[in-house]
Amino acid sequence: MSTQQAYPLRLVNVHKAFGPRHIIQGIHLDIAAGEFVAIVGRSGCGKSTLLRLLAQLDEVSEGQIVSFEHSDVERQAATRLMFQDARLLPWKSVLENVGLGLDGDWKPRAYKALADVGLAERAHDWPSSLSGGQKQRVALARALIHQPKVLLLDEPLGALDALTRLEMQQLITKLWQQYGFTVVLVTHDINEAVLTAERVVLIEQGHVDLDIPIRLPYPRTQLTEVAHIEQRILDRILNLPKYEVEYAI
Ligand SMILES: Nc1ncnc2c1ncn2[C@@H]1O[C@H](COP(=O)(O)OP(=O)(O)OP(=O)(O)O)[C@@H](O)[C@H]1O
Repeated sequence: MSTQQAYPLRLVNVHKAFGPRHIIQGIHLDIAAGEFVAIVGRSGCGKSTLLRLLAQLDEVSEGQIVSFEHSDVERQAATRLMFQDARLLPWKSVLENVGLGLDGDWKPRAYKALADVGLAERAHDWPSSLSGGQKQRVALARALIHQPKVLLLDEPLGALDALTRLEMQQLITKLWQQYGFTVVLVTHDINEAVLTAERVVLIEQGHVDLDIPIRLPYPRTQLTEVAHIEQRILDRILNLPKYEVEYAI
């Protein structure tokens, strides 16, 4: 699998309404080629909606999403999505799930994708024999085999236990560094956002409320810096800027 050239995405005054409900209300966001961006925010703030717009599964109500080097069709082909649920076909082997929909000599590529996620030895097993974390690795391999330029992750680790989650976070950042694709990760977990992303974007009331670069080396662990950034984002979500708390005392 060769390193793919990533490409940038630009959201220009993007709005999304469902009937009278205006969920996304004028988002401006530039995502650079090869960047790892995490989107966080309260439940229901529109994170998944934003990801669906990026994936072209839904249309913007106003504004536009521009990708500089590709048509909509090419952009769709270069983009892969991963969800909380691995969505594997139970009647197909792990290898067949990875190569789903591919023609020709796909098997060597499927083995390579499985090796990339550390599951080569499970190629001929059934999905039902895998743990939740292993199923998510297969879902990741199923995305990687297409050599995506953009990987959109909608809370993919939400159902995993803490240790498996940490391992998956490290695997995703390792593969991102290795292949250079762009990652947009939607997560409830601010710690996960700060541990993985180069930039954390907080959505509040349909807008970008905070957009902060995380300039920490990888692999990241529970460093004091991580805790500080996490606290800053949480304070913002809870509308508790430090000075207000201090004045209140
Ligand atoms: N197809 C739809 N039709 C109507 N309303 C929708 C539709 N999709 C999403 N919504 C609404 O838009 C709002 C934002 O939903 P979305 O799933 O994007 O939020 P989220 O931030 O990802 O939430 P969570 O963190 O709980 O997953 C919610 O109130 C939801 O009910």
